Amino acid sequence: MASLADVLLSKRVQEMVINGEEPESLYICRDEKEAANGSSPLAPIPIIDLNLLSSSQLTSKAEEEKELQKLKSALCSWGCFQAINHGISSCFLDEIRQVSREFFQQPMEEKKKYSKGVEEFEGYGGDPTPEEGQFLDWQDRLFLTVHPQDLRVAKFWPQNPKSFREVLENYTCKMRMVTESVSKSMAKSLGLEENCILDEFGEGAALQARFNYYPCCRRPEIVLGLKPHADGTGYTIILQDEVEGLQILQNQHWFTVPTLPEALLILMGDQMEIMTNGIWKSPVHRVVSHMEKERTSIAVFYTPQKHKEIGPLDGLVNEETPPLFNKVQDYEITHWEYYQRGMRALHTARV
Ligand SMILES: O=C(O)CCC(=O)C(=O)O
Ligand SMILES: [Fe+2]
Repeated sequence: MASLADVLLSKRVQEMVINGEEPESLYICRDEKEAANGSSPLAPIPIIDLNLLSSSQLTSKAEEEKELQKLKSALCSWGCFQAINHGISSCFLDEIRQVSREFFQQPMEEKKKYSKGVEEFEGYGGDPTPEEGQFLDWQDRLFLTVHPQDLRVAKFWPQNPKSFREVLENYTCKMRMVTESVSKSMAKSLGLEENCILDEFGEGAALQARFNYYPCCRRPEIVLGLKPHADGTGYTIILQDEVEGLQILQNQHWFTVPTLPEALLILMGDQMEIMTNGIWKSPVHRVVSHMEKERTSIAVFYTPQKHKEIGPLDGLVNEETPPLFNKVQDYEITHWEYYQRGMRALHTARV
């Protein structure tokens, strides 16, 4: 049997679909019974109006306080929320969705100009090879570091579609604004000084964009677009298209995340669970495939500055609530080592 790396190198999932192939065994990760085991109801994930939380707006204190409470409780129960009025126009969200879709619609030889090595993150392809015994995801993706600028690898930034680079550059600026306002609001909702989360991430906090393309699949019930995982980030900002597929695990049940065209889903990663001393959980999520519908999403990973030590925030630990986590550094590396074995890494940070 071919190795995982050989399969990843030989062709993209999109090519298998174009060739009308059935998923090969290394992609088969569940049996039909699991898929048939009831539908996944829509998750009632709270919608937070960031406009009500922005200091430049003439919102009454009472209104702001109410929205902050809603934000806090969304993160306590779901580990994520849908952000609206985030300052990015619907028209621009459609534009980045469109260039992303156009990138994947191009002929394979065009996309392969940006191919990554099997063990690398950056570039076009599948995830780096997992350990033997793990399964492959029914998806192709393009992964690019977008901030800080000196960490960008220009050769992986597509030249086609023509507007791709400019749109991504613009989206990066918007993501920096969103992380600033969301981090401040999250701190305030916990009764902390508004800059404390931003300071914990550090001036050189990184943003990485992952353009996910989930082709349709003849046998959607036996594959997954993305296997169950929690993110190793601080937090992740997800832009979905109109096709459902992302699911969140709660009380051992999968719930489907609704698609809202104007919203950004802000989802906690393990490092926010550490910073909040476990008050907010980093939710386990996965993506299912469809027989006839393809799906795209853009996930932007927001991660503390390289080599910066992070840990439970000062304002959240005291004698009554002692730290549950140790300080960690470059946690995403440990997270990745476990991810490749199909495991979570959070326990490695526990006291
Ligand atoms: O496609 C999605 O909606 C989620 C993607 C995701 O979870 C990830 O890229 O880590
Ligand atoms: Fe994720």
